[in-house]
Amino acid sequence: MNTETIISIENLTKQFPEGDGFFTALKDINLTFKKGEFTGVVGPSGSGKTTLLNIIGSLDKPTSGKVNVLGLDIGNLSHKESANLRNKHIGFIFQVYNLLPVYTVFENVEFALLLQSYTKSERKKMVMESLEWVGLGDQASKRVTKLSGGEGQRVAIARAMVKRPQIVIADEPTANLDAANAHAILKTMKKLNQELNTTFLFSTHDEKVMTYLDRIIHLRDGKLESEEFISHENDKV
Ligand SMILES: Nc1ncnc2c1ncn2[C@@H]1O[C@H](COP(=O)(O)OP(=O)(O)OP(=O)(O)O)[C@@H](O)[C@H]1O
Repeated sequence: MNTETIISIENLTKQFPEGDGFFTALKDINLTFKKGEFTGVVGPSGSGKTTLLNIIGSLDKPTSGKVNVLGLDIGNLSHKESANLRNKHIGFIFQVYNLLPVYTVFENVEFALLLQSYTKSERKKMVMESLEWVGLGDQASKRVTKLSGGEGQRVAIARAMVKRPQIVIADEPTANLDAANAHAILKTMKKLNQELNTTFLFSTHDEKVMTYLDRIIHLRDGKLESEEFISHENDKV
């Protein structure tokens, strides 16, 4: 088993300006993540889950402390270096799928590759492979407005996976899905995690998500409350 550490967080504190002072959203967090983890950050609303994932995803910066992602010091990256890290190595899945409504399934996934120097035929191969991964290989030419909610989130997963990122950050990915679609999406993500060794980090309130996780990190009031590692050895496949 590969146990390479790809994210390390030391004494991370994040404050946002509030009134004349500031609000502490994360306080003195220490964590490491290894390649291939399937981990959830869990906690009440406002506990700092999204703030933590945004900093790991290089969408925001620490106020103090060190966050290292794939060998890069997030706090010291330029705007361009952050964008480069996200474009090449990090896929994002959100509660709202953020698909472009006038485009097809294929075009929505291809969009994630346009900033990089792939040829048209390379893009086609990558997009189709990604759509196959999520079970939408036969829907490539469909307009995304014609999709169900579950299918829409599958397109969002394909879009996050198409550049074969090392890390996928999924912020409440099942929040808008019914139980059957949530389970289907989670199984798809778990399969990608196992087959491609992609590291998945979730934020969630959803009990259904928790049953799939290998590790759960509990945040409360911006502090790391506890964490648990879950063995699925006896689970039915
Ligand atoms: N840009 C910002 N400016 C000011 N305060 C912010 C900002 N972003 C987050 N916060 C505050 O930081 C705290 C943590 O927010 P965060 O979104 O990380 O929590 P969360 O655990 O993801 O919550 P939820 O489950 O509701 O999404 C909240 O009190 C929030 O209001």
